Amino acid sequence: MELGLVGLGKMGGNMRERIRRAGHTVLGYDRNPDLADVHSLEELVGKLSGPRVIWVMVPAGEATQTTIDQLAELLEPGDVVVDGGNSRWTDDVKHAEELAAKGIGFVDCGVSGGVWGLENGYALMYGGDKEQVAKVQPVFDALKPEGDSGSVHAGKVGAGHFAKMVHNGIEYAMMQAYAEGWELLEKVDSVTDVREVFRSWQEGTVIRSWLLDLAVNALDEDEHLDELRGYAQDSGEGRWTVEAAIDNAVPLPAITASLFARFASRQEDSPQMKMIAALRNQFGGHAVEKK
Ligand SMILES: NC(=O)c1ccc[n+]([C@@H]2O[C@H](COP(=O)([O-])OP(=O)(O)OC[C@H]3O[C@@H](n4cnc5c(N)ncnc54)[C@H](O)[C@@H]3O)[C@@H](O)[C@H]2O)c1
Ligand SMILES: O=C(O)[C@H](O)[C@@H](O)[C@H](O)[C@H](O)COP(=O)(O)O
Repeated sequence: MELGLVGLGKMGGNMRERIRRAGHTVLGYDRNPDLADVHSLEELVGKLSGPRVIWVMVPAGEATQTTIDQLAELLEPGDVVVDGGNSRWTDDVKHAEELAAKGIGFVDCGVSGGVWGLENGYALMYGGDKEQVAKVQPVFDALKPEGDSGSVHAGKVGAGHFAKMVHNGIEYAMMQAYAEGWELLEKVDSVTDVREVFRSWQEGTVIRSWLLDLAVNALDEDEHLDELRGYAQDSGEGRWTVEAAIDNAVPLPAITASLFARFASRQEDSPQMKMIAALRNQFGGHAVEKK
């Protein structure tokens, strides 16, 4: 089949390659002309025969919104748009309604696998009507990992990104747990080779996982992570998971703590710990450290 792919960065570029390897035709557009097969969205839409399938793989938020707005003007009834970026699931309903007003279908798809997806395949969680999903199925089949699992029609529009959001919340908490265990092992004198402890855990243990494998890769590159600053960004999924937990009154202590740990990582000094130090000093005369 033919696919139009918008956004050819770390994800879209490799996805184009994987879909082509499966024998499909992919035309890619990116605002960076060095990456693109065509020079504009208009050209992309014009070169595809209908019913068209257009996969959007650009940053969530404004870039995705602008692209969907433009596609709503360019596409025809019967075409379908897939949003494969890490969009907030609440945006999906809005995008589906905007496109449905023009007779254009919409499928939201959470994609996992990062830069390893070209070789390993991409895990896919999608939401939307069966009729729209069916139009995209050959692309899902090309992208997904080999084997029976790794892709799911999670439910109606928004369900794909909701599932991906929860996946990323779990990702935050798992990474935090490995990171805390690593710091404690590094702290004590009795453990002399932390990297080898991590490596040994890759086989036979209850906590073996791909994230653990990646931790071992990172320690092989930089045994004590001396080259890195302890600073971690977040791109939204963790926050949305915590917001959804609040909306549904579901307790998520581990995921919430792992999100807040990232916020703490961005502070040179802790304003709240200054207050705690000041209060301990006020009520108990406990010593404080001054700048
Ligand atoms: N990197 C990952 O591990 C990963 C995994 C799953 C999902 N995602 C999601 O996939 C999407 C893409 O991520 P990425 O890592 O490839 O980002 P990236 O920054 O590497 O690539 C984004 C590409 O989109 C292009 N672009 C931006 N705005 C555009 C526009 N209006 N029109 C056309 N092209 C535009 C940029 O030029 C760039 O090439 C994001 O929504 C991201 O959250 C990323
Ligand atoms: O499953 C995946 O492939 C990752 O989760 C992927 O989606 C990406 O690396 C996150 O966007 C990072 O998210 P943070 O920037 O919030 O850590």
